[in-house]
This record gives sequence, structure tokens and C-alpha cells, in this order.
Amino acid sequence: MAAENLCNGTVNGRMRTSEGKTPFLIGVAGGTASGKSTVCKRIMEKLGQVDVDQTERQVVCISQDSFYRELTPENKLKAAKGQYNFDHPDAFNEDLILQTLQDILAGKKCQIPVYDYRTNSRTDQYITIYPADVVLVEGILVFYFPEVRDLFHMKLFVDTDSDTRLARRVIRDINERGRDLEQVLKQYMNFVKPNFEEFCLPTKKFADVIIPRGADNTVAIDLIVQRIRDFLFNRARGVINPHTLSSAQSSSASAAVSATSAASSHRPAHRTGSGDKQRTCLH
Ligand SMILES: Nc1ncnc2c1ncn2[C@@H]1O[C@H](COP(=O)(O)OP(=O)(O)O)[C@@H](O)[C@H]1O
Ligand SMILES: Nc1ccn([C@@H]2O[C@H](COP(=O)(O)O)[C@@H](O)[C@H]2O)c(=O)n1
Repeated sequence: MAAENLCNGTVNGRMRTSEGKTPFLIGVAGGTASGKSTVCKRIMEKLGQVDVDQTERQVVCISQDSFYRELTPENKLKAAKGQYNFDHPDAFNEDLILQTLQDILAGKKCQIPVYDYRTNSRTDQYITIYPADVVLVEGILVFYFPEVRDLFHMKLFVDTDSDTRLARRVIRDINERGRDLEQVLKQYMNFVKPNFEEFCLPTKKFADVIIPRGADNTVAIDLIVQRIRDFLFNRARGVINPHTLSSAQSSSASAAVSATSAASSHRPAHRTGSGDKQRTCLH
């Protein structure tokens, strides 16, 4: 099938070239442990991108967690006890997120810091993000900063029940992030839950597509994957660029990708806060 060949890096035998082209930028927000990374992983899997060499990927994913600010020695001690607020917008380096996404949109190769949750700090390593056709950016507050939010061509919000999220977070943080139960629960009650309600949940209104139940929602994921395939298919034929793909122009995947001339500004048409434009809620 042509679209699958595209995701393997060729179209009708021709090699793709993403350098210098504006990628289709997709933001994936949602509360902690809602399944943002898992949804992105499923999308990458369905597009056959997981086993593709980093340098050759057409679809890549980055995490907002790479952009946590470095902590002072005093705050490092607090973080080690679950007493630092990693869920407030100030915990992130907004300027670095913005600059990185602007570079990605300019089709440039970028270096993304590698974050270590066990030490609550960056490692000395960087991941190289090569120019790609589609870039997924996931994180709790990717729609919080207006300048960052306005860069996305499509905005997804993973909407998972909070009890489920807490249960998953406890297990994940103990198994993968070197935390103990008391620390996870204290941090959740003191910072994670109130900041989710104050800063993350209100950004749901900016989403174009809300995905209830996260990665369990295979119907939603299949629709998003189909839209990405359509984008790749059309771009390879020179039919479309991301600026003509603003989801504000259409509420259905196939209709949106067939729009070829409506928008020509650099930024996608964006919501202004009312959240009342066309939004697809996929149950
Ligand atoms: N649909 C699901 N069913 C069961 N476990 C899931 C599901 N989605 C995610 N998880 C698990 O929950 C935890 C958090 O998921 P993750 O995708 O990392 O969330 P986020 O990126 O939103 O923090 C992980 O351990 C993951 O394996
Ligand atoms: N050193 C850190 C950094 C972040 N966190 C928590 O991670 C959550 C965001 O990541 P998700 O994968 O869950 O979206 C956020 O809620 C922070 O509390 C942390 O515990 N330690």
C-alpha cells in the first residue's frame, strides 16, 4: 500500500527528503500517566517507525520532560524527597521548548537533552532529532504556553480517568523512576493533582481531538494514524504542506488532508481560548 511504503521511507521507489521542509507538528497533552507516551508509541508502531533508524524516521516523538529546568542544589534535595513542584509551568524552560520547536519547524536538525527522573536532572547526553515529516511532542503542559501552543498543526488531549492515572503513576514511578510509595503519594497530593487541575486540565479546551482512555482507544488512534498517512501520501506528491492541514479547517481526517489551498500563513489557524471551534471527541 502506498501509505505504508511512505512510512518505510520511499514513495514509488523514490527516497524521501525532509530536510528544510516544515514538518506536521502534533502536540499530545494530558495529565500524568494518562498514556501520552503510549499513544505516541502506538502511532509510531502503526506507521512502522519504531524499528527505523533514527536518521531515517519520517515520524519522530519528543517529550516536554526533556525541557525541565536544572535545579539548584537546594531544590535537588527537595526533589529527592518528593517536595519539589515539577507540575508548575515554571518548572519548564519555555524559551528552550519554543526555540527547539521553531528549529524543528524550520526543518533543522536539533539536539534534545536527555532527562533522568532518578536524579531529577538532565544527563550529559543529547538525542539528535533529524528532520522528519511528522513530529509528535508530548507533555503535561505542551498547550500551556501560548507561543508554543500556536505552533502545533494538530492538538491531541489524552483524557484518562484520574484514579487510573494515579494507579499507573504509582507503579511506574516505583518501578521506573526510583521512587517509594510515600514519596509518590505525597508528591501527587501536594503538587501533581492541584497543578493538573490548575494548569493542565484547562488546556483541554485547545485540543482538536480528545482521546478518552488513551491507548485503549484504538478507533481514535487509527483515525489519527490515517490522517498522518494521508498527509505523508499527499506531501510526497507535492499536494500539501502542514499549513494547509490546520485541523480548524476540517473535523474529519480525510476532509482535512484534501484541503490544498485554504491556509497560507506560517502558523496554523489557532484557537483563542474559547475552545469552541471544531473539535473531534472520539469515543
Ligand atoms: N492503555 C493502557 N493500559 C495499561 N497500561 C497503560 C496504558 N497506557 C499506559 N499505560 C501504562 O501507564 C504508565 C503511564 O503511561 P505513559 O504512556 O507513560 O503515560 P504519560 O506519558 O501520559 O505519562 C506506563 O507504565 C504505561 O505502560
Ligand atoms: N524529576 C521529575 C520530573 C517530572 N516528574 C513528574 O513527571 C510528570 C510528567 O511526566 P509524565 O510522563 O507523567 O507526563 C509530572 O507530573 C511530574 O510530577 C517527576 O516526578 N520528577
